[in-house]
Formats: sequence, structure tokens, C-alpha cells
Amino acid sequence: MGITSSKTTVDEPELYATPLPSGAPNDKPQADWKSYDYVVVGGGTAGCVLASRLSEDPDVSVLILEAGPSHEGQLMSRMPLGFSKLLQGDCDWDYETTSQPNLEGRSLSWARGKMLGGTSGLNALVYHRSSPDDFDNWVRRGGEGWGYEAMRRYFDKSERVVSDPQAPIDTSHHGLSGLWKVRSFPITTISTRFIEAAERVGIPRKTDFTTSEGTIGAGPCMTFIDEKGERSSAASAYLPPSVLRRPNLTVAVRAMVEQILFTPVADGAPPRAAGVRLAARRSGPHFGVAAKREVVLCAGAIASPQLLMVSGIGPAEHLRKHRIEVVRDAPDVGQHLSEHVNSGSMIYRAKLGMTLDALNRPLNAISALVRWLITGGGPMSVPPTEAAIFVRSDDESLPYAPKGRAPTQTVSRSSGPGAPDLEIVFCPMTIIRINTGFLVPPSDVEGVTIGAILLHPESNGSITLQSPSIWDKPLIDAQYLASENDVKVLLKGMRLTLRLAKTEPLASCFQPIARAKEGVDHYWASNVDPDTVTDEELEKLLRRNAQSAWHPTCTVRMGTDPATSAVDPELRVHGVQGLRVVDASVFPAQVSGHTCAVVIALAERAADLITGKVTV
Ligand SMILES: Cc1cc2nc3c(=O)[nH]c(=O)nc-3n(C[C@H](O)[C@H](O)[C@H](O)COP(=O)(O)OP(=O)(O)OC[C@H]3O[C@@H](n4cnc5c(N)ncnc54)[C@H](O)[C@@H]3O)c2cc1C
Repeated sequence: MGITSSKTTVDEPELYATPLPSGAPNDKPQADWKSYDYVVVGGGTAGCVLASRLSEDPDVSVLILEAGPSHEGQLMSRMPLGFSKLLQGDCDWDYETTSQPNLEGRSLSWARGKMLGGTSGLNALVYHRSSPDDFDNWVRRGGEGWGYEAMRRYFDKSERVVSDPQAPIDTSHHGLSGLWKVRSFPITTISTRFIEAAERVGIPRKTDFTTSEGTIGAGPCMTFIDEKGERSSAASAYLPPSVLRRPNLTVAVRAMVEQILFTPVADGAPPRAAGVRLAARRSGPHFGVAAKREVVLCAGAIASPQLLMVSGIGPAEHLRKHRIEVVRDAPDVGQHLSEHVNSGSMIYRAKLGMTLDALNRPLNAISALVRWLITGGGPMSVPPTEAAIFVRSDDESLPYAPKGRAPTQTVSRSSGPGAPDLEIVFCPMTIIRINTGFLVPPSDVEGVTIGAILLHPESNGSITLQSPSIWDKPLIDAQYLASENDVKVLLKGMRLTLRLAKTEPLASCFQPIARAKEGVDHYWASNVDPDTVTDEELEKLLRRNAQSAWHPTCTVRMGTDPATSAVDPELRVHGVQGLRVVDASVFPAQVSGHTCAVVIALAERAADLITGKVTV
């Protein structure tokens, strides 16, 4: 009893932690508590990598504490095209932003994985390393030692790439012997036509976004799907049964860490993190575990700053407002939230038979599901985003304006000359409500969804506390589109999208539709003429439709100066002993693409920093 069906994860805290007497103060770890060398808080993307690597040393004991359930048995997580079914379900934290003044007061839904593997178990499966310039920019922003050459080693170390014979890539740009299964895959004809249309308007064609030439161009996406056609999440890749059975590794699920605990130290010495308090339910009972070496916080860009703050590390005034005892005044914790913003779905009605919307017909869906269950192949074994374009908004050769007009003047905030600041994603299916599970269109129509994503927003927001309890969700204020330049750059992305849709060989895949009322018909983009639509019309649509692109970062950012950062380049919390943060929150600056591969490489390097295999 108490051990889940896999017999390799534990869900009863009595088995791995020490019960705490109710009513007594339990804010200091005691000598008789159960203890581990490393206590990893959050078994998500980074947490799985870290726990796996740290427990390679049999003389070191490691405990992972994950708030959600095991990833095993999560069918919609394992099946690549099932991912939208996870949104707002049991394995999603299902956060919401505060009302965003520049998006007509809308609050946006923010998914985050709540299971072993974290968001790598619920995300859209696009493999992308972002741009080499991003990491050299990290160094300029105080991320000493985190330049591209250092990160490239860990990107390579993490991946085991497979080149699909029907979509060949040059594997010399990739790692071949890592734990994370990454592959190329054949894309649908309509996605290929999107790439060809991009080439026609002057965007270089690529077979792989991971080459020494950088990431700018148009091409097919790569994905993290294994040889069985299943998602390769950080949990399935880094915690296979052979790792879960290690005697020195304990993997606890349904364990909500409520607070990091500190031991008293001599006057003037930095506080030492020495354990955590946890519970399976808000009402308790509560448990404690001690960390002999370090507590490593891997709770992600929203929960890591929240957990630091409820534990007394954060902006002192904000903590006092919530009657939290200040362990360390850390003004940067929760600040600098940087999030990619998506223009929102631009949906085009496609000719029947060209898209994955055919799966909305029940018989097709059942046969595709059976095919996937038996063979691991077929349409259920592909990610929803098949192709993408990465471009710079200051590239004067691209059609960012109506014919005969000059493009709007904007400032590119990209991380370097080879890095993009706009991405256009292409999904061969209709995605009507992108952030809250995909609303299924009528079975007799098909469509594709294109969206423009702003990669280096000037606008940045914050994570703050709603209450001193970890059980209450924090306040997420992304400050979307607070910068006028952000709006103008995103409008350029929308204009490029409109132009591509009118360019062959893509244009002839679409069906004209009768003019529908603006804002009501989801296929409005099909009716828009790129040469006559005004910026005002596009801006109105942008503010009404913009969505999260699911890449929040920088809320516990690293740097050398404690006045402007929260952790040092070894990811140790400034001014605190025994406490590191390893996840998307420590990015010194936003990256030019999808964040999952970056988090995995970052965690790989963090493991080497912790074990002393590398130094900054
Ligand atoms: C819907 C969606 C689609 C995405 N698509 C892509 C994509 O296609 N490609 C890509 O590269 N990136 C994508 N991303 C982003 C990427 O997946 C994330 O940036 C990355 O996985 C974050 O990793 P992390 O380790 O920082 O956090 P997470 O993976 O979120 O891990 C945090 C873990 O901590 C746990 N936790 C939190 N609080 C506590 C607590 N108090 N106690 C115990 N455990 C706790 C959580 O349950 C979670 O398991 C997507 C994200 C989303 C939401």
C-alpha cells in the first residue's frame, strides 16, 4: 500500500518523510528527520534531469518531491497528438494571468505540467535549441559560463537524435547518445507548401533549425518522440524504470512542498536551507525532510519564485505585507517575467483531406487511435506544429507591409545579429481556443492555424503572492503588449502571415468563405486582403485574440550582481547557503524560440556544476 502501481514512485509521505506534530512550530529541520543529500523540489523538466544525473553516484542520496502524479498511465501525455486534451485537466496547474489591460482586460489561461516530467509531459513537443546568440547574450547579462559553446555541449549530451528516412537531417549537428529521444518526422503536404511559400517571399529554406548557420529560415520542426511513437518527456527519458529502481533515488509524487526550511546560523552568516515541509493535502498532515547537502528548487518559472517568497526569500516589503518572516531581502525574485506572446490563431479554411482535422470525424479518430496503440504510427504520433519560420523584424527584404508601402519602423530586440525576433508557427489543424484545449470545428470543415510569436518582448511582468500559502495560486501579471514596439513588431508578424497565405503553393490549398462578421467567424484571416487591411484593424484583432505562447522565463534570473539578479551563475540563491534554483526561471534573458530543450540542457549543466565536474 502507498506505493503506486509502478512500484517505483512513492505517494505516501510516511514512507520517505518525517511526520510533523500538528500545532507545534515546524519551521526548522530537526536532527531526527529523514534526510537525503539532495532534495529536489519539483519533478518537472529540469527536476527529472537533475535527479537522474545526481543519482548516478551511488554514494549520494536523492529525493524528488513532485506535486503531481506519476507520468505513467497518462495516455494523453504519451500520445503526441493528445496533448491538447491535457489542458485544464488533472495534470495541468491551470494558472490564469491577472486581467491584462492591453488585451481588452482579458485574463489568459496558462498551462503548466503537474506530473512527473512537468511541462515536458504536457507541452506541444517542438524540439528547438533557440539561437546561439541567445546564450552569448546570457553571458553579457551576467550568466557567466553559459555561452553557446558551453551550452552546445549540453544540448548534445542531452539528445539521442534519430533522422527519419522520410525526413532526413544531418545528424552531425546533434547529439547521438543522450537520454532524450529527439527526431525529425515527415510532415503533411500542406505544411510543406507553407515552407515553399515562405521560400517564395525570400525566407531561406532549412531542413533543420539546429545547424551552425543559426536558426533563421523556414522549415519542418523536430520533435521529442521515441521509436514507439510516444512522447519522450523528461520523466520517460531521464527516469526510466532502471533509474527509478536505483536504491539511492526516491521519487515521491503527490507531494506538495509548502516551504523551504532554514537552520539557525551564527550571527551575520548567510541562512542555510536545510530541508522542506510538505503535505499531500492543504489540510495536512504535514511532513518534513532534511537536506544534508542542498535543496534544489526545480518548480518552474511560476512556482519557484512563489516558493522562494512563501519561504521568506523575496522583496522584503512584499513579504511583510503577507506577514512572512524575511529570511533574505531579494528584490529580484518574481520580477522580470518574460513571456512570448502569440498573435492568436489565424485560421484558414482548407480543402478537405489536406489537414489533421479529418481526425475530428469519430471513425477517423478511432482508427487513428487504434493504429497508434498497435503500431505507434499514424497521425496520432505527430506533434501539432509541423513547420515554423524564424525571421527578423528588421529584415527589409521581407513583405511586412502592403504592396507599395514601406514597413513600419520598429526596433528589433533580438539577442544578436543571427537571432530572430519573430516566429511564425504552422499547424495543419484548426485550433480555435489555443490556450484552453482546442475547440473542435464542425466535422465537415477543415483548416490550418498559423500564429505569429514575438520572441523578444520589451514588456515584462511579475509573479507576486496572493497569500502566504503555497496552496493559493500566485498573481501572474505578464504585462502583455505594454510596449508599443512589441505591438508593432507583432503586427509585422501578422502581416507576414497574411502574405504567406496568399502565396503559392499554399494559397491554392485554401477555400474561400463567405464574408463573416469580424471577430465572430474564426476564419476571419481567410477574408483579409494583406494590401488593404489597416494596422488599426489588425491591432484590434491582436488585442482581442493574443494568447500566451507558454514560455515564461527569467523570474529568478541569474547574474553576478545580487542587486539585479536572484541566483549566481552557479544557480545558488544569492546570500543563502545550500539552495539552488534550476529551471526556466533562472534564464538571464528570454531565448529566441521554444524553451524545453534549453531547460533540459541547462539542467544537464547544472548537474555538472553541482557535482563539481565543471566550474563557472
Ligand atoms: C502547453 C505548453 C506547450 C509548450 N510547448 C512547447 C514546445 O512545443 N516546445 C518547447 O520547447 N517548449 C514548450 N513549452 C515550454 C516548455 O515545456 C517549458 O518551458 C519547460 O518544460 C519548463 O520546464 P521547468 O523545469 O522550468 O518547469 P516544469 O517542467 O513546469 O516543472 C516544474 C515542476 O514542479 C512541480 N511543482 C511546482 N510547484 C511544486 C511544489 N510546491 N511542490 C512540488 N512540486 C511542485 C510541477 O508540478 C512541475 O512538475 C510549452 C509549455 C506549455 C505549457
